Amino acid sequence: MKNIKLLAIAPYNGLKDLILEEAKARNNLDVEVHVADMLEGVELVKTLQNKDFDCIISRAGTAELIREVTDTPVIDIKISIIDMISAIKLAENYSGSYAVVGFRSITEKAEIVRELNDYSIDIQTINSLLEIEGYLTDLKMKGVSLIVGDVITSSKARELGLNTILVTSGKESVKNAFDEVVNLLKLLVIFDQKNILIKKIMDYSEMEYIAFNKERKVVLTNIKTKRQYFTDFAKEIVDQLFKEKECEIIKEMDNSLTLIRGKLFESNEEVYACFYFRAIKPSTKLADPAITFLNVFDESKTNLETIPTNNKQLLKVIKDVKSYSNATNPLLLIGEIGTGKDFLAHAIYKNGPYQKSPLIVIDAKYMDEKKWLNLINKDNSFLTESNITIYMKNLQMLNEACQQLLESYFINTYIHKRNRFIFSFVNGYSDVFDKGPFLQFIRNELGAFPLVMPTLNDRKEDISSLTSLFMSELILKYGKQVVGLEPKALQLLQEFKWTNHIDQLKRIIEECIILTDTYFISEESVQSVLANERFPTANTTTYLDLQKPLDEINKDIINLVLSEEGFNQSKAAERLGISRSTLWRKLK
Ligand SMILES: Nc1ncnc2c1ncn2[C@@H]1O[C@H](COP(=O)(O)OP(=O)(O)OP(=O)(O)O)[C@@H](O)[C@H]1O
Repeated sequence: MKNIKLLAIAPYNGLKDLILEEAKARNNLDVEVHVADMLEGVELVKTLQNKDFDCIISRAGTAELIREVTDTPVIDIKISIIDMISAIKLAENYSGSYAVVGFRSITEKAEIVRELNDYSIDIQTINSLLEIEGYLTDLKMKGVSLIVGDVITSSKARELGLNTILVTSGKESVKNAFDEVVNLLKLLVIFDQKNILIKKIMDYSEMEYIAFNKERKVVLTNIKTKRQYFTDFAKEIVDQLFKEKECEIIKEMDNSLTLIRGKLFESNEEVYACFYFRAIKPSTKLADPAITFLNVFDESKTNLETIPTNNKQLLKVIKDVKSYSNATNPLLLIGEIGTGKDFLAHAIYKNGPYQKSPLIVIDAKYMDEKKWLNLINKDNSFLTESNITIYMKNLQMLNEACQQLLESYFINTYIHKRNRFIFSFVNGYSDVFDKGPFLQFIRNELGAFPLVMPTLNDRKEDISSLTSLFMSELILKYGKQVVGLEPKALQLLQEFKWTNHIDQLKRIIEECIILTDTYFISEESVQSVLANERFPTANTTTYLDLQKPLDEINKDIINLVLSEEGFNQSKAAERLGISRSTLWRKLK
């Protein structure tokens, strides 16, 4: 063990000799002793700061003042009862009247001696150096001519023409202080060794880490300089971590995917924010839309509370989602293209139990068998993680081979027990999926709760609020002063047969805004934009619900022909072999 480097500040000369004597009797100690009292001692410590002492030893008030200016441990050479008895015995032989004056460390011992011996001693406790002169002057006025105290009190007393007896520390007190130094440093060495070991273990691990204190200063890190971007990113999000308390983020950095875990730690009543960085192998190319991520701090407009709807079916879906929000059961979103399945999936994630970890979106539209195999067979794929939300969308695009592959993956890994799954598919798109075993497996074996999204055609009542919402975003984008739709323009939107639903409505509104230079979007603008919507004529039955009453089916046919004729009523009436007025009557 290396020698202990000890700095001793003795408030008077005699103590210096005792310290040197004690130091000689011990091994493993390098002691540097100075004689200095109170503020003088403090200044001295400041100038010697760079000498890296392991410990400082001093006495009473001087020790207390030194403690305030240094992080090095300071041990106090305590005044023992014996030291106090010796001083008071001397004073008792004095024929005049005397008093004990000093900081609490001195006067508390004097009080014990007074009580044990039944002496009548005037004892005055001071709390700051500034009080000394006042106390001494008062005592002098009362006829006291001898002061028993520490160095600073004694020297002040002498200045005021009083006699003094200095309370000195005896051999025993110095020896005790040295024992305390040795014990404390033994503990510190053990603590330091543990710290060094932990740091070595952490540095060896493949994870890089960085820890911040609450002033956002880096207190510990092993991030290599070539990966400065880890540090930069951590600095960007450290405020959010202090707020959220924990997070897990997947981010593309320097052409590879990194998993970043953030956590708050408490030590010694201080809170620290720590980030860990670990590379994860991407299973697809980075820019591939097949797999994307949404992280806790990423901006997302989705919010269950603000979905604009008066539609009963959608309100029921939202209610069901809320009931399931804290559960981890799989959910199955079913709906036509553009009905808001993704929007809802994001909202489920944001309200769900794993909202502080990433949402991983796997789009089956861009996956093939090779990519699925790659994803599920990688040891360090993110699918080996737990407690994350995984959104598998467009399942209608899965062929039979991929369906089988996924089914056995779920059966063999129980991945759905460790994570929350949200599935979605477009119904009526593929018989291979709709009638295939995988959909049954998701419903029956995985127990996914189905949520059916209404089409926009079923949500006519929401078209007005959705339109306002999109318009408010778009006028910012295009800098237009459009404030709304003419009533007839809105009516056209409400009567239109949507095929791509909210997606399509959003696009139509955008086109109208581009074309409009007035405050209100006119009926004509909407008419001309809708006229450009192409409808598949070969497969019109897809848009006719033959379960409806005949009147309704007739209405749907008229609307379809109207839209195909660019909302030209005369042409539509002519094609249907009816008059314009009959056409409008049938539409009412
Ligand atoms: N409640 C809503 N409020 C505002 N915008 C919405 C809402 N629901 C959906 N949207 C918007 O409508 C568009 C279509 O929604 P989304 O992509 O979620 O539909 P989808 O059913 O997942 O479509 P697809 O089947 O094509 O993936 C998106 O631009 C989305 O932002």
